[in-house]
Amino acid sequence: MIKLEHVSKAYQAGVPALNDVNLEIEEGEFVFVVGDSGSGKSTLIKLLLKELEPTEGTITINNKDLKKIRRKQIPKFRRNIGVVFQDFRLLKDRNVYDNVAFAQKVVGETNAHIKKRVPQMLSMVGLAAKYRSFPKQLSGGEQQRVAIARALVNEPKILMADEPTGNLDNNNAWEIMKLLEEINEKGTTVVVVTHNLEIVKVMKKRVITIKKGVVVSDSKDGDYSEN
Ligand SMILES: Nc1ncnc2c1ncn2[C@@H]1O[C@H](COP(=O)(O)OP(=O)(O)OP(=O)(O)O)[C@@H](O)[C@H]1O
Repeated sequence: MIKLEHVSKAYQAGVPALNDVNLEIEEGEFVFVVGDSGSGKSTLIKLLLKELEPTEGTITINNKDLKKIRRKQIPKFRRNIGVVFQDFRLLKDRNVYDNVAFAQKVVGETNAHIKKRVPQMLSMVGLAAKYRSFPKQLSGGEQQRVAIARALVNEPKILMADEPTGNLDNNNAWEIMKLLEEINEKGTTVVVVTHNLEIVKVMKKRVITIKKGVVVSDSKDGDYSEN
């Protein structure tokens, strides 16, 4: 489903942020990506979203070579990938319902579909009762749930989360990770960049460790490279 072949990215000549990365993620997998600050994790996510172009190598998602996607086709390509970030990135002047509905409006869904779909998504993330609240009236964990509902409302095959628990306390972090696990169990491929090694250890999923732009370990069952 996601394949990187000899992928390198250098922002400046000679200093690769990613260096000859080879990876394959199958449909339905749950994968953690870990590594020190500056190791290249966010660069990897940006390459997968085609926000950046690799300096070398080939990235294939759903059998499509990202190099061959034209600028005009990028919005359609990104519909296949939901994304959540550490800082939630909700629209502050819109309520919970409208934040999720907005993602459907921009892709041209009908009002009838939106009215049916948004409450389903809010129930899935446990926020059905708060659909009228504004982001500032919600806890960090609740805001991240809204962001997850928004990321999934158009039914992408892949969900990418870049430090989704970075702004949350331990309880909320666990709840968000459990929610991501449930989403994965329903069939979505989930890729999570995180610093939270405690959670990574306990969840026993595949873990890809990046160090200075190089994949230094790729293991099952929650093992990661410490150095
Ligand atoms: N826009 C940019 N221009 C130049 N260098 C950059 C740019 N973005 C990232 N880098 C460099 O590329 C390397 C990898 O950065 P990246 O943000 O991918 O790391 P990260 O693993 O996501 O770090 P963190 O955990 O702190 O978010 C770092 O050395 C960083 O300084």
